[in-house]
Amino acid sequence: MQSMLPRASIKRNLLRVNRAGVASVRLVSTAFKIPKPYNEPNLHYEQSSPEREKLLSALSKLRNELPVSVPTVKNGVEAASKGEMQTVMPSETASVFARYSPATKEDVAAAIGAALQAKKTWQETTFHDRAAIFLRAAELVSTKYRFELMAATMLGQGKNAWQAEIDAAAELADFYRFNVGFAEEIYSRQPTLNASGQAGHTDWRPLEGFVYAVSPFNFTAIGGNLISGPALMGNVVLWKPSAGNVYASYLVHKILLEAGLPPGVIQLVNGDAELVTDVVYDHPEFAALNFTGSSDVFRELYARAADGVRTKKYRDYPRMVAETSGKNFHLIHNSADIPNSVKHTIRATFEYAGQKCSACSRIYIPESRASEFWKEMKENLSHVKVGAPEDFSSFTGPVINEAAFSKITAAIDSANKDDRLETIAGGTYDGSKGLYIEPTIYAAKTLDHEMFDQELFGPVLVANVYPDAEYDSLLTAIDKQGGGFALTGAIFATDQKVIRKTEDRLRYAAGNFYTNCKTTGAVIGQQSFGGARGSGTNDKAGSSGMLVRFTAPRTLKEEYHKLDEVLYPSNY
Ligand SMILES: NC(=O)c1ccc[n+]([C@@H]2O[C@H](COP(=O)([O-])OP(=O)(O)OC[C@H]3O[C@@H](n4cnc5c(N)ncnc54)[C@H](O)[C@@H]3O)[C@@H](O)[C@H]2O)c1
Ligand SMILES: N[C@@H](CCC=O)C(=O)O
Repeated sequence: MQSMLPRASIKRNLLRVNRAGVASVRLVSTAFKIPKPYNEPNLHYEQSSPEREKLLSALSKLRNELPVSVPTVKNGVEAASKGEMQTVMPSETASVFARYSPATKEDVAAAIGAALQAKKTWQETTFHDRAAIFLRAAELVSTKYRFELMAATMLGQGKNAWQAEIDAAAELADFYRFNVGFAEEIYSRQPTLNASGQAGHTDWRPLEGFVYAVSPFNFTAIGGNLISGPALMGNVVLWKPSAGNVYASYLVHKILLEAGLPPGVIQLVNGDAELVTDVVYDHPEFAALNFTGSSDVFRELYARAADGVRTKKYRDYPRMVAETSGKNFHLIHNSADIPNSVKHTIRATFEYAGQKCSACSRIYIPESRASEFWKEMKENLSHVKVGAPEDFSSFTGPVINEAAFSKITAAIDSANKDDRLETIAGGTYDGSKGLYIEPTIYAAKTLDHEMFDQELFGPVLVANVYPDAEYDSLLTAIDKQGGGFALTGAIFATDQKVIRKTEDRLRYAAGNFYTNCKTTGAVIGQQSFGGARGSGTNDKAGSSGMLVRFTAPRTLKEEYHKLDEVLYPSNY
């Protein structure tokens, strides 16, 4: 097992305790190396495995506690929730999952004030000490809290065991470990040239003001990253998680506090997104938005920030950092291995009921291989079970809430009546107990069907069967359609020239492009994640690119020589 703390080669240090109670270390020797980041090894939850037993017991414990009462946390101090708001289990809508209290405008203003107060000492805390907190949090996630976090994600967000493992256990721990490595690399970016008699360096300052983090329902780890990246770089953060994962987000925050994060640094507020945003956007010290969610919400938040910039409301130009929607594609070439491409397509489209921003939702299949593709698809889909996450044999779970269910099922109802579409699979749903939608595939007769442009965020795939000879013009169509999004895409082919051509022609069609591999499942440290065009600012979650957006670098130069005169030789 790796050490929890960075291997510091600190010869001597002076320890002082600041007002927030944080031990900050004034390093006399600043030489230290952080541990090499590594991906959290996945557990697989096979029948009778010890991890399955532990997860089952965490699930049963959480079930017995339902509905959970999520405390309100103010400056690190928990207060019992009055339970004015509630969420239900997506797999069992009659069961209330969590109750919580919404923040008032005064609460939000107080949280921002407390964060700015904490900033004074947090930004002076050495990188070594900040890093240690997140590395410690990674250990808490992967050990003490692993099954509790997973159970919260399974019952609250409707993920099955594997989906919860790769999100709430592995990806969250990975973000904490790898971000520390990315930050160390940023701090090491220093001028490589100094003229004789001069020295310079770059001071990677945190932003002035506070960061506003707004996270989506679908990944427990994403919220954890949106807050911890900026905080690691010395910023303070106001966090508004999604109503869809209030409890898992509370646990993430609790873990960071237990790992030693000073209470003021990340302030968690729940409740009405617009109310919270109004207070944030009125504050002169609003320094950055770190958003993951749908493109339409981001467009609104971007435009509102621009208004504030125009009226000189803010001290700085607030940074806009966002990862948003997608209409991601699988492109099957006639040289593809069909069984492989089908298996990847099922995973990419129907895992977690298609509720990953990276989920495949449009596919292009060559005419010459179409019947083979559909035969293979139907055979493989016959093993895919739709059901509750607690049933380990379920592959596809419920969608998150009634609003999502209504949106997706309305699209299905309309598609079922649309004579431009042929139903290949599914097209049915059942909301009587949980919010279940059968894996659904439509084949569109023409490429101009609007389904190629809509992000439904559910288990629905639209296909086009193209004449093999029209591959080149298809590439142009794929690049153009997809609702203006450009998040993920994949080519399935064995012809290397085709792979090369496709990668080149679709250079801007996806921020994450995969060959013979599904569009989902980027691993931190291996595939940084994010798209451009309508899919976000493409700063790449899981990279130094994201962290650097939360710095305001200062360039310093010192001269050791004195000036002998004012005039230059050319003045004579
Ligand atoms: N690109 C990525 O990395 C990525 C990752 C996950 C999810 N997503 C996208 O997120 C969406 C699904 O997540 P979601 O349903 O939680 O998204 P959403 O946009 O509905 O909500 C995201 C967050 O924004 C808040 N919000 C909603 N309306 C707001 C408003 N008017 N003002 C301020 N905040 C507001 C929500 O409360 C939530 O915290 C999909 O579009 C998906 O593609 C993208
Ligand atoms: N990073 C994840 C998607 C996150 C969005 O929901 C993936 O690559 O599948």
